[in-house]
Amino acid sequence: MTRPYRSVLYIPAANPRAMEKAQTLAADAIIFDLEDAVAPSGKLAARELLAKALLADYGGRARIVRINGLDTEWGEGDARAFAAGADAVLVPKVSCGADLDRVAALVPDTPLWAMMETAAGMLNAAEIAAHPRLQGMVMGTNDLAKELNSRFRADRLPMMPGLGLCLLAARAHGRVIVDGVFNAFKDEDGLRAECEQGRDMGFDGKTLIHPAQLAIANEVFAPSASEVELARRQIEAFDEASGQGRGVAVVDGKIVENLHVETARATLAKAAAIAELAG
Ligand SMILES: CC(C)(COP(=O)(O)OP(=O)(O)OC[C@H]1O[C@@H](n2cnc3c(N)ncnc32)[C@H](O)[C@@H]1OP(=O)(O)O)[C@@H](O)C(=O)NCCC(=O)NCCSC(=O)C[C@H](O)C(=O)O
Ligand SMILES: [Mg+2]
Repeated sequence: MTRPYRSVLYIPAANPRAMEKAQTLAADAIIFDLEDAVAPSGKLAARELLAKALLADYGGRARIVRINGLDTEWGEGDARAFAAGADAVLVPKVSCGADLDRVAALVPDTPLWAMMETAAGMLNAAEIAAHPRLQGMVMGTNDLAKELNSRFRADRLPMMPGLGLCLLAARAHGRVIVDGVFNAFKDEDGLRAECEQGRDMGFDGKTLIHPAQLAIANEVFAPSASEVELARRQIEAFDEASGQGRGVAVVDGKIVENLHVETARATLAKAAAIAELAG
């Protein structure tokens, strides 16, 4: 069963209090960040703190370590330090498949995730998604906006080409893909609207920067009670129609074909995976 990634919380690896707190937070996954959230003067200390923090029990939460880029003085040491001990290593600013090759050579056994946040990365999204070691993609909408010189808009129109290309690439290659962060962490309405947009587009979840954002992401990216109920009725109606030799059923005035049943089954599987994670 696929693990849910509704809420993916960044935690600066220089913040031991936040890393401890995360053991009980309702996050589906945690990104322990050694990159942008840690000042250059604190990079080595953060690496040591993180190595200790990862010995703790994070329950069913996926533990993803974002290393520094290999073009920095810390990247290779980070990759070697977390080649084991985490559920995935997240590589920042991936622009092509070769960027992943270099990390893969240092991290032979742990799945890789890619930050999708450069203009070149958008253009090479399919090549990146096809990388044999890749498990997931994370939109880095702050860096992307910086590279594009675009403005932050509530409708995220300037982001759409990049978001769409990465989604297409992830889906074509069966990878997990989570949306970028919503910076105004006290604006609940804004966060909900952006989560809804990301969910409608097809993202698996959203990256978050503050625990106060968890509940909204968990709610929006989970199948709702009415979606689960509809999925059950669609499967039931289609099974009944199939039993009578028909390939199409009708539920609530809408046709249900084989492909809709596949979506319905995926909805039920996702709801079950979420229930299992909640224990
Ligand atoms: C944004 C923050 C700096 C706010 O911090 P602060 O003012 O301390 O928040 P609070 O006082 O409201 O905190 C309340 C308690 O919650 C804990 N806390 C806060 N944030 C986190 C967290 N992310 N994970 C776990 N716990 C957290 C505090 O410790 C308080 O606990 P307690 O002591 O019990 O009261 C801060 O939230 C923060 O640093 N967030 C993460 C920022 C980050 O990681 N940024 C980098 C990733 S974003 C990015 O780079 C995206 C991408 O690359 C792109 O390009 O778009
Ligand atoms: Mg970034």
